[in-house]
Amino acid sequence: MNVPWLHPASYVIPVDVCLLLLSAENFLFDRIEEVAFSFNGGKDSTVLLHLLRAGYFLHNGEQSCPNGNLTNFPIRTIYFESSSAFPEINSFTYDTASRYGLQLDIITSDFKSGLENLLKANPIRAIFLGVRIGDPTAVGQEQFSPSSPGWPPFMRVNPILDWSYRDVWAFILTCKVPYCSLYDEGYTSIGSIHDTVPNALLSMGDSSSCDGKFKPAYLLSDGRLERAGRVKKLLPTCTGCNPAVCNGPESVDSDKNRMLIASAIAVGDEILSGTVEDQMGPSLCRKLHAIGWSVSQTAVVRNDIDSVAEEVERQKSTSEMVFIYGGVGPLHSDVTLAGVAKAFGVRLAPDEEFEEYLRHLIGNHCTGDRNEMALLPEGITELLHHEKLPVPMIKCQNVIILAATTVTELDKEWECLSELTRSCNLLSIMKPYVSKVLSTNLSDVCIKLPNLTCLPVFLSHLIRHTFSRIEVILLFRCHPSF
Ligand SMILES: Cc1cc2nc3c(=O)[nH]c(=O)nc-3n(C[C@H](O)[C@H](O)[C@H](O)COP(=O)(O)O)c2cc1C
Ligand SMILES: Nc1ncnc2c1ncn2[C@@H]1O[C@H](COP(=O)(O)OP(=O)(O)OP(=O)(O)O)[C@@H](O)[C@H]1O
Ligand SMILES: [Mg+2]
Repeated sequence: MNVPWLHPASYVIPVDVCLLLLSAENFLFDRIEEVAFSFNGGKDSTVLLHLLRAGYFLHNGEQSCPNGNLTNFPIRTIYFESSSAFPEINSFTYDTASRYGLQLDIITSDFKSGLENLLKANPIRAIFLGVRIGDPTAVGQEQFSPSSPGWPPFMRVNPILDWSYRDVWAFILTCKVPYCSLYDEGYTSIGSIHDTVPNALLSMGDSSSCDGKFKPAYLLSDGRLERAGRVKKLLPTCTGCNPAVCNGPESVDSDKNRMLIASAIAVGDEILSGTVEDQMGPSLCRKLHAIGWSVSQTAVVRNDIDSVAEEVERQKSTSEMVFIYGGVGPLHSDVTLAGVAKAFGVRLAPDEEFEEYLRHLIGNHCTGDRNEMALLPEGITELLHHEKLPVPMIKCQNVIILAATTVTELDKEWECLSELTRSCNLLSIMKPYVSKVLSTNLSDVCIKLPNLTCLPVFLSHLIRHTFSRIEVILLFRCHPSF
């Protein structure tokens, strides 16, 4: 199947990519030092390599490629090489570089600092990537997307963003271009050796087993399952973070007297500009406090996918439960769900059940084939139904997305959530607490620590000083012995 060399004029270039290449042609090939191509030996970047070769050939015609033999590729090509890459990917990348005359820049640092150094040393303004719409990293991207805030400034160019899995394989097979051998062994999307196995859907034996023989990647019939061979990354031995979060809800039970930690994220440029005051945050904190949770942090972030994703990523690993509100709705600026998806490294995908609820609510008034509000983070979403709510609440692992925009709506959602916690096992970590508040008018000095030393040490952490009065707040699990 693999041929060592192929004339670039014989590639079949889809019309949309032709248009994109032509619109970028002057910039692309006349100011070529300002452009780079990010190549990692994967199938998507392999497709892009051949599209760029073909574009260069079309631009230059036969003159610069005697006999149609294009042996040097003029675009700086960057490869982030990592010790956890598959050896087959590494050797394919190197072989491809020598076969097509790529000027390969090998970067061994992480993506961000590698790109910072690259951009300091070179006048690069645009980087071509083989990102496609189903990739988790594609969330929020378009064909031309500036790099994210906090990243060095460059334009990400994604010519095959709209290609399907099937399109990719149709191109590779029709044009007979060489591809990495792992795809013939059942790998359908390739990450690192730690997080990628052959796709079980291509197994020729027992489908639950990863041993044995697999069919080639191009035989996967449902491209949506392209990433089924991407297994969860194993968590490194965790020292700094919350053990309850690392070990799952069971460990909460083994630590009954520990306060559970929640955090809240408000999404909204209008809060940050001071036009609107966030009243939901304080109300949510009071509600959590009343059921015995400790709120470790509240944050307000911009309506921007990366800002939401960064905050969710941070808080989901340090809190048992994260509540996020704002930025949920039909507007272009409503990006909370996309941010949550990005934080979990999954894509947004249509959720038929949720779509059905929305259809009941708004009828068929949405434009386009699908209701975009029914796109939810794939594989991690649970819908929390309650008869008093017109649409279910959305829970993505330990992140609850609240649709409320006012305190009254929040009260209602909270009431439903509390009722659900009683009946629904999934929310068992939100078990109710009994909260007892003892007040005294004694001064600070009278009540000082000697009187309290008989109480368990943890109680002393819960003493709240308020002016001349001390409130001792005792928090117990459901069956306190008091
Ligand atoms: C050339 C290049 C540019 C990137 N630019 C961004 C960026 O602007 N923002 C961002 O969040 N990640 C950026 N990334 C990181 C990717 O989104 C993603 O984390 C990386 O490709 C690993 O994907 P994987 O985990 O699916 O293998 C960039 C990566 C590369 C190679
Ligand atoms: N280590 C890397 N070095 C250079 N570019 C990279 C690297 N990892 C990812 N990229 C860029 O990001 C794009 C998307 O990566 P992704 O893993 O989704 O696609 P792929 O590797 O080309 O194909 P596959 O989905 O089969 O793994 C790549 O096409 C490439 O442009
Ligand atoms: Mg890959």
